[in-house]
Amino acid sequence: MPPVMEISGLTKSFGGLVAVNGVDLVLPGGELHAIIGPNGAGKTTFFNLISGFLRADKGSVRFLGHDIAGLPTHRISRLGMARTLQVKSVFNGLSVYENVWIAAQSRSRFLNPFRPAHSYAATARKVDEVMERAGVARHRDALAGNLSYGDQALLEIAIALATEPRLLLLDEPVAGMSPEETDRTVATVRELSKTVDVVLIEHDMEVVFDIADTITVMNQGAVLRQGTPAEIAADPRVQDVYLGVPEDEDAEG
Ligand SMILES: Nc1ncnc2c1ncn2[C@@H]1O[C@H](COP(=O)(O)OP(=O)(O)OP(=O)(O)O)[C@@H](O)[C@H]1O
Repeated sequence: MPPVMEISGLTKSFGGLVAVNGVDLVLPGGELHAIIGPNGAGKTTFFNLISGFLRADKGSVRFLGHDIAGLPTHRISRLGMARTLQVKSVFNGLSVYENVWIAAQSRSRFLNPFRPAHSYAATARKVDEVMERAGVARHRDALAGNLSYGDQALLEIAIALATEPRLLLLDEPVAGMSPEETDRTVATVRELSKTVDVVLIEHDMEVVFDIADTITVMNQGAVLRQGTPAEIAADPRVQDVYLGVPEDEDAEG
């Protein structure tokens, strides 16, 4: 089995600014990987490059053994990569069930334009299963626009799961959530990561160190350090750029 993701030398500039600078990342599969780093470190640009929203200037991206650099988003999605965005994009006027149905159906219709009737039953089962896994089944008939912010975020995850991804990219999944919503989302993502590979960008360090198996720290477009949460927490360079130098050391300078 090829690694889920093999990224080498990924680079993207905007004018004179190198937003992503020679990033390497190998995800063997079976782990939850977090990407952290200060504002402007290049995390979102990195996600945009691997999911096809932006085209890289240099570097290679292999996903499940396929070379996907330069492919459009829909081709990458069909290969099994799904992504949620920071800005919620559910259909507010449709129910939770309908939102997930559309995503599930678009996948199966693409694969089989002459659908036999029983495939609708299969889609319905898939929608129920995905709502359950993402923790939104109890809101099945609610309008998406009436959900709390946290439940809308979980609905986004359900929509992503409905495309049957092998890899799920989550962009700040707990941003703007209450502590209770954060706890629920963390529990859901942890459970999901047992069956789908997950890469997330997250600013909430408590969440990252709680759920990540491995972490990439980015700074000024480049990889500063990759490792386990324990290795990252113990690295003085990471403490310097990201976690902050303790105040008493600061005072000495
Ligand atoms: N479309 C763009 N055009 C020009 N500059 C951009 C563009 N997108 C990002 N940048 C710049 O690239 C750098 C990296 O931005 P990016 O959004 O990837 O960082 P980030 O780590 O996701 O930050 P944050 O944590 O604040 O979301 C920043 O300096 C940003 O201003």
